[in-house]
Amino acid sequence: MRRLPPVLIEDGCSRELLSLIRTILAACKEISFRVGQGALSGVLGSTLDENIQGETQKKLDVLSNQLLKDILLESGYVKAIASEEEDYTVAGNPDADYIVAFDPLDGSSNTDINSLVGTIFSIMAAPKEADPADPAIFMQPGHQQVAAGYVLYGPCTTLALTTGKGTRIFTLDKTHGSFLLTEEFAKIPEDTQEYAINASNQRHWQPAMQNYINDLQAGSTGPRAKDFNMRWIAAMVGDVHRVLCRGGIFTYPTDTKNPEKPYKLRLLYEANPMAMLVEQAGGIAHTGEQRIMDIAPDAIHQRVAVILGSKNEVETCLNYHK
Ligand SMILES: O=P(O)(O)OC[C@H]1O[C@](O)(COP(=O)(O)O)[C@@H](O)[C@@H]1O
Ligand SMILES: [Mg+2]
Ligand SMILES: [Mg+2]
Repeated sequence: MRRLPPVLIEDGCSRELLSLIRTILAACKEISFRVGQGALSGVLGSTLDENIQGETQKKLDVLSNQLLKDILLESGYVKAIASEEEDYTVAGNPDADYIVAFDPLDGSSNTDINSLVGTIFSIMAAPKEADPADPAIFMQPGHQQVAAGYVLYGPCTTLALTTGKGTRIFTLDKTHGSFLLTEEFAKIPEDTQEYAINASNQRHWQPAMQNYINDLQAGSTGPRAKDFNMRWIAAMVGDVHRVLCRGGIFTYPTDTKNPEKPYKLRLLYEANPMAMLVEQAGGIAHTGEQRIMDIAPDAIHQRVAVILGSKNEVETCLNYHK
């Protein structure tokens, strides 16, 4: 099985970008180990702190964030970082060519129940003369990402990664700590009979999403004339991995549950990197109004609606929104 570096070089990845990606993965290997130790490593449970988004931080959120932040800033490969667990961006090496936005631990509500969690990252070019402390350097649309990926900490540790030449899947060989290529190119089937949404929010959705989901649930007795199955892992990294592996539609739509927060998922370090991975695997990633990677960000922790997955099924869902 082929190791990550030669595969990325083959995909035209520069030595520097490869070094940056390997730096991120070094931290993810440590997170994988800590997650795997569970209660034995004292990392379960919550802290008493909240992040800027008003979410109580899990100990693993804080630990994963610290591991990634330290290794990236010490590496000298980043001009600045943005993280779900950092209220503001953090300046790095002013001469570096890249900036990284990351969700150090996705699926935090799963940490204490031994369920799927992951790390999501988005790499963009750093504007040359810009001040590393200026958060505006992160206000780039997703189609400007130079690389995106996630590491899923499950029964095995898997990496989905793209540098714009297709989406590759690697598995961590824990015997010697290397990521080995296990899926040459992920290809999302265009059609599916599997959907993922948090159905407990149904009464808060817009009518278009209500109608779309009602017709899925009506199955072969309804206008879709086929049965659909539902899955919800409550970790975007897990639900998107399933979509990359066997297709499906994953959505966290806008809702009226909390008028101040009509969206759940964050653009810079959840929606954009997942959108690049999905599009590079032949799928679609949309908000219901526009392609996710065309959005011009205006805030570090900005949230958006997400509808992504199998091309024909997402298009059908979007037709309900027209
Ligand atoms: O609690 P809900 O409504 O099921 O939301 C689950 C969603 O929230 C998230 O856990 C948010 O991400 P974080 O865990 O990184 O905050 C997503 O991974 C997941 O898709
Ligand atoms: Mg997340
Ligand atoms: Mg998180």
